[in-house]
Amino acid sequence: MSPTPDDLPDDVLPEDAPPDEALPGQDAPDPTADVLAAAFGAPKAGGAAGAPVPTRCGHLAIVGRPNVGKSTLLNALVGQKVSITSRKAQTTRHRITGIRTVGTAATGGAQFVFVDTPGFQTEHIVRGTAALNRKLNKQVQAAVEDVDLVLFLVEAGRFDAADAKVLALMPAGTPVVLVANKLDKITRRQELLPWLQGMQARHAFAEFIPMSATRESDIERLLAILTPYLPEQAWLHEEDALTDRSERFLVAELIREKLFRLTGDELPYTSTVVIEKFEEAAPKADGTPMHRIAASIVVERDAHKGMVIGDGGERLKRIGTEARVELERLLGTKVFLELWVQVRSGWADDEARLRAYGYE
Ligand SMILES: Nc1nc2c(ncn2[C@@H]2O[C@H](COP(=O)(O)OP(=O)(O)OP(=O)(O)O)[C@@H](O)[C@H]2O)c(=O)[nH]1
Repeated sequence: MSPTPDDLPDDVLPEDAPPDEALPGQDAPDPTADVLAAAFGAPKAGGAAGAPVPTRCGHLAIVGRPNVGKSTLLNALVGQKVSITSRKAQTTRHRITGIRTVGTAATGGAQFVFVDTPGFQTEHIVRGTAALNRKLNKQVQAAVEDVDLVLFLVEAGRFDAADAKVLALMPAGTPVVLVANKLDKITRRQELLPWLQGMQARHAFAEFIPMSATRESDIERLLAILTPYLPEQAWLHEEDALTDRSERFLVAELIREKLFRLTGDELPYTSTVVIEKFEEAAPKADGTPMHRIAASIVVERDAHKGMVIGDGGERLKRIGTEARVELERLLGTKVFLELWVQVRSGWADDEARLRAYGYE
């Protein structure tokens, strides 16, 4: 489908933006209504009344260079945090599956199984992290070869060498949807149209979707557009499932998110979190359920340990407090959290240690 001005949601653009030149397809009726009707059970013309409506279910990979907003998009699509985010590039290090189910099996709903991937690493190769980078890039490649549809994320109005390297990985035969994210950063519609048309020359994209992962209405629009690409088949997961990752894994990721957010750029990205203990404890006296969690923050050098601990232990305390609040929300229990900091030089270039720390 060619990009047209209609691909740009009106309500995020300045009202005084002059109308763009008419383009083919501009006068076509808004396809969203048809897409929704087709996906959510409107009887097909000529179909027998009361005939069962098939359910749809499929796998979708979310790929793009570091920091384009893949995890933000996944969390918004799922409606819960299943992938951590931060301003630091390469926050995501594992394949994360997030599940969103729309409608019900009885009325022919759709189940989206999203695979978030680490940002494909083409630059900032830090010495001593070669094995980690190899693993991250292999995960991206494996993800795109194994799905029904790929969401290729870029920042609206931008396309650089790092984006091009990810685009080059797209397998032939799998539809690829261009998601131009962070549309809220674009102030004028005219700037985007030539860019969208330029993107058309780069790949035979199945759809062009300028949007902001941070806007709820854009998320619903995206789901409606994607639905017809899901194969007609039974759902693979329970209707209320959100992820296939374990609670233990999500706990480690949430602590890592706080670590990255509260240390900023000063802490190299070669730091990780290892869960040492994760157990349900006896409920508190008032019957409130409780988890006991102990985790180690693993860093490369003594100097990094100092950064994590902070003056008088202040920073580690904050990481612990912020993590505990989110963990209590995730687990629905009280949480007793112990955090330690360990120095393990060279872990990010040590295959055995990477496996021990959960990097597949
Ligand atoms: N303005 C704006 N910012 C966004 C949007 N989506 C994501 N962001 C921000 O972009 C930054 C990176 O987002 P992430 O979701 O961590 O990006 P990622 O692509 O998963 O990053 P990696 O883990 O490095 O691969 C965060 O600060 C987000 O808040 C958007 O639609 N608009």
